[in-house]
Amino acid sequence: MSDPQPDPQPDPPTAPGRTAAVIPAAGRGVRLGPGAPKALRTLGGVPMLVHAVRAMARARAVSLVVVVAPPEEEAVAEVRALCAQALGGAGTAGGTAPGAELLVVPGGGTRQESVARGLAALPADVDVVLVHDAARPLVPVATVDAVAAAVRAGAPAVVPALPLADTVKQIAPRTGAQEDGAPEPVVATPERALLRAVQTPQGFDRAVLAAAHEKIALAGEGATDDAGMVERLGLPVVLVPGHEEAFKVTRPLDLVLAEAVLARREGQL
Ligand SMILES: Nc1ccn([C@@H]2O[C@H](COP(=O)(O)OP(=O)(O)OP(=O)(O)O)[C@@H](O)[C@H]2O)c(=O)n1
Ligand SMILES: C[C@](O)(CO)[C@H](O)COP(=O)(O)O
Repeated sequence: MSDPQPDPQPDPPTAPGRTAAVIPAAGRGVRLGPGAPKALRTLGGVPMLVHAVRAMARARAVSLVVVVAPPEEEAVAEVRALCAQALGGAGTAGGTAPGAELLVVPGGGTRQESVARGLAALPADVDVVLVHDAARPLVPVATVDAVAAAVRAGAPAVVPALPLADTVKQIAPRTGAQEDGAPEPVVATPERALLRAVQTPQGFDRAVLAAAHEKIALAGEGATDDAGMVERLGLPVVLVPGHEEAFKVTRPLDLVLAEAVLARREGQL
């Protein structure tokens, strides 16, 4: 009689991959007014991008930061030097950041293209991706960790979000004849309690985000956020609580607020 065959062994558990943060930082900052590319403008004497890189690198989960720089050769070199110094913790305001690996790649003409270039640079062992605007320099580390943890817990796409302070009106699409500043007809008032304002970092299972960027063609100025692209594939997106300090620096008044938040953090207010 032959020996009984041993039960087939289950596959050994595969080690989880790494979490990377992709930081699109190639925007011009037109709404902020004339000056350097927005990511290189300073807050508390430190470029906005450096604050954003540190916030990502301080998160427990993040071991790789991919910065998508303004595409000009000099800008890529400047961004690489600034970020390398920030990750080495070289004594600039805001303290040191733990070492995370750094990659810097040139960006594209829209946010969608810039994020796609960041994704294309990711090494094979990354399985969770956080996409974070350089223009949200003051995001608390706890928000970054919460987003990463929700993806690790199984959600394919996770977005930090806050309820709205203002009521929102929907207007009719603009006609060519409409002049700037002319009264705009209102067509609806969506129920505010059912609306959320979304922030970054948005967290994704890498394969899901890659599929969204492969399948959603660039149209016009491109998608305004990555989670919206995932929704268009019919895949689930969930929200977790965002944070007031994760606001986007878009207009000049946002810079005033950001300086005040930073000063309060540093005990000056
Ligand atoms: N071609 C682009 C456009 C935007 N972004 C990045 O996407 C984030 C969100 O964009 P936004 O705040 O709108 O920045 P800008 O495009 O720079 O702003 P504006 O529209 O006022 O020019 C920013 O970190 C910005 O650097 C990017 O990487 N590449
Ligand atoms: C991704 C984003 O920050 C979520 O609020 C936002 O959509 C970026 O949009 P922008 O047009 O680049 O400001």
